[in-house]
Amino acid sequence: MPSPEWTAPAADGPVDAAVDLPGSKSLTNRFLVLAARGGGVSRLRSPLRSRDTLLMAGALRALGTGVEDVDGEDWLVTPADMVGDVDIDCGLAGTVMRFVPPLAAMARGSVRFDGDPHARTRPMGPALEALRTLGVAVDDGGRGVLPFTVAGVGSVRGGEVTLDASASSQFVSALLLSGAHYDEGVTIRHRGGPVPSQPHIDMTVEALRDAGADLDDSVPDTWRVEPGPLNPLDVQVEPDLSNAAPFLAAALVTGGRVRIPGWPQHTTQAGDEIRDILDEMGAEVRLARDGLTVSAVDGFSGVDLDLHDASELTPVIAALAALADGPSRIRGVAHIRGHETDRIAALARELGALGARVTETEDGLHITPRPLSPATFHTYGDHRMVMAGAVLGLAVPGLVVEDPDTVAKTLPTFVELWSGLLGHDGARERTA
Ligand SMILES: O=C(O)C1=C[C@@H](OP(=O)(O)O)[C@@H](O)[C@H](O)C1
Ligand SMILES: C=C(OP(=O)(O)O)C(=O)O
Repeated sequence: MPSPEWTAPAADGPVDAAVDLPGSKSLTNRFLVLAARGGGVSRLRSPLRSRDTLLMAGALRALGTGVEDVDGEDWLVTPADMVGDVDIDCGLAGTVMRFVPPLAAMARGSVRFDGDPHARTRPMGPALEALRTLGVAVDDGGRGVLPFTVAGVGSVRGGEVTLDASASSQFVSALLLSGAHYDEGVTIRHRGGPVPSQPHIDMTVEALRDAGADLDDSVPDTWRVEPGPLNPLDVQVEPDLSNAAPFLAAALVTGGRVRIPGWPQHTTQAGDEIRDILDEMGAEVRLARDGLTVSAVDGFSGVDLDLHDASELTPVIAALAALADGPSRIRGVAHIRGHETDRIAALARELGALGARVTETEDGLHITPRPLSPATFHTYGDHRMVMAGAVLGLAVPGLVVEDPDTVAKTLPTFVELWSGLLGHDGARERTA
């Protein structure tokens, strides 16, 4: 059921706020998967609790892993032998539909995967074919998408596999996260167009090495994980830097200043690229011990950006581009047509409906700002479209964001945080 519409609040002056953001989806879901097969009980400190991470925790629990709330904030994860004859709901989470099958392949019995209607269109084929090559029986009815069944026999042979990961870096991350538990480990070779979202693969590699894995990524497009046990984790989850993007964008749109406490000095999160992007648009960007502060200087310019590595940022950057002082070009993100929705088409349609001049290219968007008028901003079950709509609403009074609760995929408290940023009461602005 779609949630009520939300009239996104327009800014009545420059914002000046600090926003405490919950943990990273990508880190939380990697830590959960690693902890499920670690050599003892793991503690995840301040993990993200959102639809995608609760679905991941639910998937692990279904497979027999203990995931327990402790001290109101943390998760204790207790590994156990994986059980089969279970159903896994992937929702619309790429991390669940890609990371869990290689893990579930070690269960004893069938593990059935399905998800939201749109999840059944997200690319899975190369990931399922790779599992077959590594010795796992997978029944997808020949479709290469959800729903499918993995027939676990308690262990996986592993070995060498060549796959095309140009549709999603998650195909590589998924095999790496479970590969150390396969009899022969795993060697993955990518053949095809460039793999997107390299920072997300770096995140997988770093998380695995921190857990004690012996991993070689020294040859381009090739990764090798040796078989061996992984250590239990005790990890603090960083704030989600991609979810910081709309809040930082608000500083530019309103001519104000926004600080995100806890911004890591070192991170593998792709969202860290927002610092360079906003700097290029003309913002003052300062990373210090008290966090990241972005301040508007004097308007903000359009940009020519290749977002292949940080494609999660596209919807918010496209929204900013529609409000910038000049035209922008976003390139290198053909694969986001396979994200929560076809993001290139959705952004072209919705920005165009507000009055921006937008050309959709095969791998991105050309956006020329023009005066915008309020309309309903459709969100297609995509959390980042809600965030983009909120950024636009700052400058377009009366803009209505459809189905704002879809933002719960990664940030259930978005509307409240947004209202806090503007000094408003979130509940007041909802319409039934
Ligand atoms: O591994 C991950 O946590 C992710 C990898 C990226 O996927 P793609 O490579 O499919 O873009 C990213 O866009 C997604 O939001 C999260
Ligand atoms: C592409 C995204 O998510 P997923 O992990 O479902 O691929 C995203 O969060 O922007």
